[in-house]
Amino acid sequence: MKIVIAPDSFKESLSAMAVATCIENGFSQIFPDCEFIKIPLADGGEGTVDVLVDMLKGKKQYKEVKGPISGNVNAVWALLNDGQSKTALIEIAAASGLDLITPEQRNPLISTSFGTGQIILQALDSGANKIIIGLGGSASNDGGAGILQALGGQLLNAQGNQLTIGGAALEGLAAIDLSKLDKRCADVEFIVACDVSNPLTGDNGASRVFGPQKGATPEMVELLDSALSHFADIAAQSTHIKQQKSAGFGAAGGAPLGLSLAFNIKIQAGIDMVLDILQVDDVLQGADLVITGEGQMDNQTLNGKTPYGIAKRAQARGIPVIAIAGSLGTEVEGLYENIGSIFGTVRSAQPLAQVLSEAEGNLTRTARNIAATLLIGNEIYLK
Ligand SMILES: Nc1ncnc2c1ncn2[C@@H]1O[C@H](COP(=O)(O)OP(=O)(O)O)[C@@H](O)[C@H]1O
Ligand SMILES: O=C(O)[C@H](O)COP(=O)(O)O
Repeated sequence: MKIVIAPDSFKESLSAMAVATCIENGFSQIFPDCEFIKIPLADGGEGTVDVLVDMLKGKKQYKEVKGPISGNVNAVWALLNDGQSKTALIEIAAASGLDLITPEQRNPLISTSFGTGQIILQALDSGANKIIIGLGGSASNDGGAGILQALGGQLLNAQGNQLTIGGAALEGLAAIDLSKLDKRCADVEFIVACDVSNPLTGDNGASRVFGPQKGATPEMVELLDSALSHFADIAAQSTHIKQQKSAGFGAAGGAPLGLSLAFNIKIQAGIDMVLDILQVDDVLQGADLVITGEGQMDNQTLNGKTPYGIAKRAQARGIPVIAIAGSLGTEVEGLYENIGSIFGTVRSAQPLAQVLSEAEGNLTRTARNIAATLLIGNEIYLK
């Protein structure tokens, strides 16, 4: 039996490789002779550089940049060795990620993507002529305003002064001046790999869907949604393109909007890009079962997250899929069409910190029990 184990990381508890290893350990207690193939995945969110860097023969780089709220962070990115083009692989979560701040610090009114812009500048300084940026897992909801400002773009208020950082300040935007934008931006091939397909604004937009997990209260959500909408209106005056409804523009707090003002961007589904680079379709050949998962599976998973992306590839080949999530959120039932059975791992009602600290044990036990159930099912069926 060939089992492909292809999960995302469990944010705040386990890397994608650690998740895959726990699942293998649990399954092999019941099926010791199975062939297990582990492929740690990411969808543009945190961990994207890690899962791709070896396959793309890249070299990790580090830069001290502005963090999402205050102070500096040492952010990782990678320079790839890919023949004629010099490609930089960046993820917004490394410099502007939610993981970089404590729950008490979360405040999307002031959190910024500025540090990610500083990484892009370093990539340009390193001679990159192609940039791939993974979007997802961000603390910011600033429409990529911080990135644009770091690259030299000016977001001006009615008095002609540069706006302060953060999503809330965008309400005061009166004009965008790109005359001081770094000239190298014009010549770069720029791929944006989004972890979700949500639009910029509205009911399914960045602020309403992802604002609360970044610390936004219902009032803050409405303010942020209207600020992004205003940013998009002013941006449309320079570009003549309305981006509010474009798929993927709601990723990473609307970062594609700021990026689209600096670069000629091409938007892709992050998970499809990762699956293609890792040649997952080849790995799936002859597989009997795919096991995937992420920290929490819920109605956001259907918006393009890892388990949904890999499940669609497996489904196309008639391979059954099981998912194991740290915990299960709302409307997980919507995934049954793509994923045959979905399991949470939590042992009992406990505080989140306790649950996260027991992640390995909970996941290994759950994987073992799923495997045992498959075996029991087989025995019953053959009777
Ligand atoms: N081991 C775990 N057990 C239970 N819940 C977890 C575990 N690991 C992560 N989570 C929960 O899942 C949430 C979302 O994680 P995940 O799905 O990995 O991130 P994303 O936002 O990128 O989809 C985390 O913030 C955490 O609350
Ligand atoms: O960063 C964001 O806002 C996303 O694109 C969705 O975030 P998540 O992957 O952290 O849920």
